[in-house]
Amino acid sequence: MRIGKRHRRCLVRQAPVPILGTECPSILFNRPTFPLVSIPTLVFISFFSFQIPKTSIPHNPFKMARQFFVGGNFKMNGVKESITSIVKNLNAAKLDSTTEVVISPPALYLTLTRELADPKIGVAAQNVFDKPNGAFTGEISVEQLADSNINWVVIGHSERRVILKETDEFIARKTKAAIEGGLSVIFCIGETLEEREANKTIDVVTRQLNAAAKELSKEQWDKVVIAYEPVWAIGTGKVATTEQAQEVHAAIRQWLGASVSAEAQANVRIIYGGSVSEKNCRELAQKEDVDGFLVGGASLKPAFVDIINARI
Ligand SMILES: O=C(CO)COP(=O)(O)O
Repeated sequence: MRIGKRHRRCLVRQAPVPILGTECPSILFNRPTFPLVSIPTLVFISFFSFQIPKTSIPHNPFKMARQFFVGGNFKMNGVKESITSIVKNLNAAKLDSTTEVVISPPALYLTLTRELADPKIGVAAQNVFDKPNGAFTGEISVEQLADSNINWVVIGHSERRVILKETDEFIARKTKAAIEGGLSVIFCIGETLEEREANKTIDVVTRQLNAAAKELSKEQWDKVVIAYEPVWAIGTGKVATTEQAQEVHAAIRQWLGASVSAEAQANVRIIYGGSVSEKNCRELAQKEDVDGFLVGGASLKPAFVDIINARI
């Protein structure tokens, strides 16, 4: 794909990713690129902004309205003893009360986790089936999760897309079934390394999102948190740069506006996953369209608390 002048201005060094559509993210929010205020007002604003620590300056009012979200995906790790200890540590820790926290243990330990965890902490299954019941050996239904007080589910994780060959359509059907059954969904999308190197990042995430948009009504996006997890950054220690993450998140937000609704564009949370740690979370959390994280390996460690508290 040819990258126009406007793209080039908005692209950063290490992220040769085309932005969806023709405009840079700042233009997508209809924000002027320079303030339309008088000189004395500007002087006043700049004087006071020097007095306020940078971290407390809100990037934009929409971000303020979206509750920060941190998910812990335990994947196929842990047994009764270690999961009990992780949950008890979380219960005892001082967690940022403005952050929504959801942990996702393996299926066998969902009810144990729900019973042990502080009610403020949500619990998510790592998968669900798209059919309501019947002869589907090994699967778990939406109704069974809801009946066990499990209110969240992770759908479309790249490990299921890549290793278990789940298709965009199957993932979209599961998402619809989950939402119709009263669950909220952490909907995972992201490109492989080859796709990124072929400059296809936005094409891939758009294709994955379009499949879900075919199944969901505009209102049902209220129940979705989108997790952008570049496959090459998962479990590799290779975290996306803050610019790479922001760039794709901004494109996803633009897609929400164009393909779902203005409300979805303003309100749907877009979280980042892929080698998030206590070291890189603060910088990522500052980005305008990064509304939280989906954490794998570090969610099994005490460092998870620091990631939950990335903004304090
Ligand atoms: O896949 C992930 C969360 O769903 C990310 O895993 P890591 O944080 O271990 O890279």
